[in-house]
Amino acid sequence: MKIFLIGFMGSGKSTVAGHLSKEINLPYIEMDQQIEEREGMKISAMFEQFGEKYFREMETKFLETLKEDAIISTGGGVVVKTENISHLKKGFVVFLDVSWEEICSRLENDTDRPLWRGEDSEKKKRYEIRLPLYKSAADTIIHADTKTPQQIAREIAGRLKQEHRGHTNHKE
Ligand SMILES: Nc1ncnc2c1ncn2[C@@H]1O[C@H](COP(=O)(O)OP(=O)(O)O)[C@@H](O)[C@H]1O
Ligand SMILES: O=C(O)C1=C[C@@H](OP(=O)(O)O)[C@@H](O)[C@H](O)C1
Ligand SMILES: [Mg+2]
Repeated sequence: MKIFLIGFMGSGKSTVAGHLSKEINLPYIEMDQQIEEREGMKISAMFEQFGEKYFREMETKFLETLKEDAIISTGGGVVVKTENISHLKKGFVVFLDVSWEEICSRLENDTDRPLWRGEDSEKKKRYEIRLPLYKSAADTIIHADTKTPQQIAREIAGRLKQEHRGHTNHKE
């Protein structure tokens, strides 16, 4: 089974993935890290040298070649390319829905993320454009503003159990 964690930068995908891995005893994969290892460079360098379009192609390549059953902590822009959605839908897609205010508070001092630079208005516009994309791709939505990573992991585990019961009941 593949479980994809989606959501905006700072929504907690990378953090929650490790907790969820322990909760349901399934390995987790950090998509950004896999791309950095395969390309032999940091994401910020990729953006600088080759631009966002190249990075988006690397995201699609990762999804196309992903074989393992795992929890996948995706990058916040994975929903930007429509063709990626069909790959996500092969798994169970969990949207970590975090408010703009909470994202800003968490990323206040962030300098790593290339797309977290520039004007606040531009960042907020990107957030607003992507919100419906996350919602339509999601099999389940976790309202994650005021919960700890552990609480979120437990909530996702509960949703997965419900989902599994649903399928099992359906077969019966
Ligand atoms: N549930 C949470 N509550 C508060 N802070 C969180 C939570 N989850 C993650 N964070 C913090 O938010 C920042 C971004 O988390 P990260 O897991 O890198 O998000 P993403 O992978 O979605 O960009 C980190 O500083 C992390 O410690
Ligand atoms: O939102 C985005 O477009 C991006 C989010 C980042 O991952 P996180 O969401 O884990 O920060 C990373 O993939 C890259 O900087 C682009
Ligand atoms: Mg991350």
